[in-house]
Amino acid sequence: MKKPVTVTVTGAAGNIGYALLFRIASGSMLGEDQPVKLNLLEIPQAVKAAEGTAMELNDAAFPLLAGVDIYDDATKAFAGCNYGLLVGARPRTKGMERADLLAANGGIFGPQGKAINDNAADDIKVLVVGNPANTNAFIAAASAPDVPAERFTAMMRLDHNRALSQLAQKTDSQVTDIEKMIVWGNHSADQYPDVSFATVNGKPAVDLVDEAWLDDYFVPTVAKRGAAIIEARGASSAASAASAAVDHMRSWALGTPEGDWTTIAGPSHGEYGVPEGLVYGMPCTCANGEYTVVEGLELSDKTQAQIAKNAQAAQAEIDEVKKLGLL
Ligand SMILES: NC(=O)C1=CN([C@@H]2O[C@H](COP(=O)(O)OP(=O)(O)OC[C@H]3O[C@@H](n4cnc5c(N)ncnc54)[C@H](O)[C@@H]3O)[C@@H](O)[C@H]2O)C=CC1
Ligand SMILES: O=C([O-])CC(=O)C(=O)O
Repeated sequence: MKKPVTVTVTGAAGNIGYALLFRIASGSMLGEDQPVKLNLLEIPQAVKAAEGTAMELNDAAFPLLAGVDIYDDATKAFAGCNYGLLVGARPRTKGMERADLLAANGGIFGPQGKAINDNAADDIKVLVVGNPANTNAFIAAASAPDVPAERFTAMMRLDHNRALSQLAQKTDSQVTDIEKMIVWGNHSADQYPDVSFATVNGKPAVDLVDEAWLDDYFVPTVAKRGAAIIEARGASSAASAASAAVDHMRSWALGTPEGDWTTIAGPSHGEYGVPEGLVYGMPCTCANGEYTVVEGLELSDKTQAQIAKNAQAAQAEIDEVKKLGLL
């Protein structure tokens, strides 16, 4: 058996937390030979609810669960942390755009970034789920100067999974038949799900679906799915978001399959014209605990224009954060 690793989950008493913690403890995220110690971080008012979740985690008698601790202090919750899942933040409600959450949530991620900087393990990997996720990851990274910025990622995997599901339904195939999906950008309504390089059972996806379906149905359905879930459920996506968080960390820690890639938002190094530093979804392969952007793809003029537009919007969120004094 391997030595336990420490996984810190913020917002542990929330909806995503409730769906996420049991998957991590079961071994879905880091593999069935990797014991985990869970650190749950909550605000003081929600510590009691987190205690209830911890009781249930213990009651599930997971063979891989090496312990559960609850904190209301980020400094302690991130001590020795190897994997940080930053979920704790307010979700949007009907009619709000994700950028509307900036003022409410931006202030959470600076102090947590600092707590990670000062207390986490040297190999810390961070996934920001709390919205607006890309900007919050940028804030956390900026507050952790001693941690390589690449270790701060934001979740585009839910968008990636939504895109796989839509294409699989349209082509009457399974999500496992699809390779090389991409969702460029910011986790916002102007993200760009892109099937230009995707294959379905080895055939180019662009030969199987027409452009009108892509432009008029696929792209807006994936990009606006969060709002559609809020409309239908009366609450924002929780179980699918938790599942995507598990997938994101699993790919990063354990690798992507040969010939396939996934979407991870990490700080840009200027790839595909995206301004350096922006936390931006790009196609990535993962191996040996590292993720690498797939470079050198020949992008169409349309894709390049979508990336430029979306990057501008992501940059505007950063500028807003600066105006709010959060950076
Ligand atoms: N990136 C993505 O793809 C997705 C992101 N989200 C976002 O995830 C976040 C969480 O969503 P839910 O779990 O549904 O919300 P929720 O309201 O059910 O739970 C949030 C929890 O975070 C806690 N919290 C608030 N501030 C905190 C802090 N400073 N430290 C620790 N915990 C704190 C709250 O007490 C609450 O228990 C929201 O911002 C939501 O918009 C949701 C779905 C997908
Ligand atoms: O839309 C929201 O507010 C929640 C979310 O990020 C998503 O479901 O993609």
